Parts: sequence; C-alpha cells; structure tokens
Amino acid sequence: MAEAKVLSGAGLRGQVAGQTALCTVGKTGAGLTYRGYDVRELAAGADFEEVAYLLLYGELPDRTQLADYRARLKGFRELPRALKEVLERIPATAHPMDVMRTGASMLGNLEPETGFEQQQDRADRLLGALPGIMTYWYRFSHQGVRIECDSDEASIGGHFLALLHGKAPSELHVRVMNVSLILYAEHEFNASTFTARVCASTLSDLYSCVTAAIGSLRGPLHGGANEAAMALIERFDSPEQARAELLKMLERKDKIMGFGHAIYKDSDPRNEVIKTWAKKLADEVGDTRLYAVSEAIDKTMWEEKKLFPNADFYHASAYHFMGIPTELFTPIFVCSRVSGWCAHVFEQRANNRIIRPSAEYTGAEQRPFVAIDQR
Ligand SMILES: CC(=O)SCCNC(=O)CCNC(=O)[C@H](O)C(C)(C)COP(=O)(O)OP(=O)(O)OC[C@H]1O[C@@H](n2cnc3c(N)ncnc32)[C@H](O)[C@@H]1OP(=O)(O)O
Ligand SMILES: O=C([O-])CC(=O)C(=O)O
Repeated sequence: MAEAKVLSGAGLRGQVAGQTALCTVGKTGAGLTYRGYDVRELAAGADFEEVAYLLLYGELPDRTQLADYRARLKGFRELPRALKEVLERIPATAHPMDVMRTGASMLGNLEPETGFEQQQDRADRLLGALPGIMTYWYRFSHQGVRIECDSDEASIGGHFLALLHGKAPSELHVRVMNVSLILYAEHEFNASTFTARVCASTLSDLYSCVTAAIGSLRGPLHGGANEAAMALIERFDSPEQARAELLKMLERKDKIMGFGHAIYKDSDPRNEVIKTWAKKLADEVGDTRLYAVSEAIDKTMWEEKKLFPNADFYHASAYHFMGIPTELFTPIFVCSRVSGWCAHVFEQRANNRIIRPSAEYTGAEQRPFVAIDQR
C-alpha cells in the first residue's frame, strides 16, 4: 500500500467543489462507481451505450429502451455537409484534439442548443457524431478519402473502428473498444469535467461546455497521457532497456506519463481491466516487445516511486494493437467522456450557482498610477 496522499490546497486538491450523484472516485471499498455501479462490473457485463444511457438518463435501460437508444444514436451519426467542408480545410498536420474541438464547435453553429429542453438531444447528437468527426477528417487529410459517416456497426466502438479502417472490425476489437469507452466514460470532478461544469454554471450552451472540456482533456497531464505513454513505450526495444532508461528519467525527475493520479492512492481500478485486454491483444498480434516493455515500466515505477499505472497507460498498447494511430487515442477518450461531461452539465444546470472561487492575492501593494511619460 502506498502512503496516503497529503492533500494540500494547491490545484484545489482535497476540496469539495460541488455535489454529484453521478460518480464516486477512490471511495474506500468502491474504487470507481457510475450511479452506484462498480465500473468493473459495467465493463464486464454492459455495453457502452447502456452506460451512456445510465449517465444521461439516470438508470440502466431495459432491452427495449436500449434498442431504441442504439437506433437513436445511429440516426445521429451522419455529419452535415458544411461540417465536412470545415473538416476538409483542417490540415493533416493538425492535432486531432484540435479537430475534435473545432468539429464540436462547428456542430454547435449548425445545430445550436437554443434552450435547455434540447439538452438530451444535443448530447446524443454529439455521442453519435464525434466518431465521424474524428475519422472523416483523418481519412480525408491522411488518405484523401471522403467517407460516409454511418456504418452497419451497432456499437459506437465498432462504428469508430469501421470508419477508421474502412472494413468491419473483429469481434475482439469491438469488445475491447466497448470496455475502453466504458472505462473512460465518467470520473467525477476531473479537470475536463470541472471545466464543463464551470462553463455550464454561466448558463452557457452545451456545445460551449463540451468544446471547453475537449481543450482541457487535451493536455498531457490529463487525457493526452495515453498518447504520451505510447511515445514512451515505443522508445524501448526490450524490458531491460526500458528499466535502465526509466531509472535515468526518474533520476532527472521526468514525469512518466500514464502513472500517478490526483485522487487514487495506490491503484486505478480501470487499470487492471484494460491491462487484461491489452495482454489479450498482444497475444493476438504476436507482440513480443511492447507489452513486455509496458510491464517493465509498470514494475519499475512501483519499485522506485510507488506510482501505479492509471487508466491511460495500458490503453496505449491496447489501442496500438488494434491499429489505431497514436494521435487518435485522446479523441477516442472524447467520444466516451462526452457522456460524462454532458451528464455533469445537466446536473449543474439542475441546481446551479455560478462557479466563482476566490484567489489569494500575491501581487504588488497598492500604488499610485504613473502616467506613461513618467515611466
Ligand atoms: C485519465 C487521466 O487523466 S489519468 C492522469 C493522466 N496523467 C498522467 O498520467 C500524467 C502523469 N501523472 C501526473 O502528472 C500526476 O500523477 C497527476 C497529474 C496525474 C496527478 O498530479 P498530482 O495529484 O499533483 O500528483 P501527486 O501529488 O500525487 O504527486 C506526488 C509526487 O509524485 C510525483 N509524481 C506524480 N506522478 C508522477 C509521474 N507520473 N512520474 C513521475 N513522478 C510523478 C510528483 O512529481 C510529486 O513529486 P514531488 O512530491 O517530489 O513534487
Ligand atoms: O480524475 C482525474 O483527475 C483524471 C482521470 O482519471 C479521469 O478524468 O479519468
């Protein structure tokens, strides 16, 4: 067991900044729950669409509700021509998270939320459309192909893979995507969700909240860590080299992406789930390097720093083994977390007061103004 974290006020750590009925993180005996359900049970037994429904509508759907919901989300997949035109103008060199931000924002121009009674519709529209936004831009800018943004795939995860690869995905890959989207769906007051809630608290529209959250998720200390973790593990040819280089990095006090957590103290419950699937995928593709390197980094980090892999670390190899380009890792996170973001926006709106904390002033003492010619 790692030492309990000493929580200082910096970064608002340890401070209760509001209430939520959506999620618990790091509560003793219940690592991560969505509306009371353990995420590990959801990942083992549910579909992502059920989880999105749970977050956005309050309860798990029955069979009829789920079938209707799947059909509804499927109906929201195709993108307006004007959005495709905008995506075509974004260069291939752009970061896909910037594309997601622009795509969500442009959709907000074309199909604005003009009243809060439209919030469920707009949230479901984003869930349906975001995989298409990412892959339409990617396939056009990198391969010169204009794709249709619908597919025959029933699930959002399968749909994303079908659009990306231009063919039906395997059953295993659809399952892993489903698990991954469930694991990433919701996480209480993390930075991007808090961003969404701050924006919501001004009574802004849903697209503004989601666009702001995408910007917040992009950073390597948050969602961007899965891409940074991939860059790390790819650098090493063997577990021995990984360990030796990692020790040097720790000596230099480098941050090791995909490790540590602001709330969890000794493990991230999502890690054991995605790690198991990363191993299955490694076996499927006959990998003899990346998974072993990942494990060597994992072991070294625990031995040297008592730091554990968070949700992002084994996601890196899992996505890589499914042939997903590294720069699309964080955008996949968006396609999932949009369910949590929107549920939090609804919750904020239902009991709102503008979020406006105070600052401790550390600047100059009060002083007389000096006219420009006298400076
Ligand atoms: C889905 C997600 O968003 S999960 C988070 C993804 N982010 C990452 O993986 C980035 C790498 N990790 C980190 O930067 C941090 O662990 C964060 C941002 C997740 C949490 O930050 P904090 O709550 O401020 O970290 P915490 O207070 O636990 O840090 C304690 C000490 O461990 C160190 N530490 C924490 N994480 C790491 C890491 N990944 N590599 C090296 N050292 C680390 C800190 O530098 C700090 O050292 P210090 O006391 O000498 O300054
Ligand atoms: O809770 C956090 O700070 C980051 C995290 O793991 C997440 O958003 O999934």
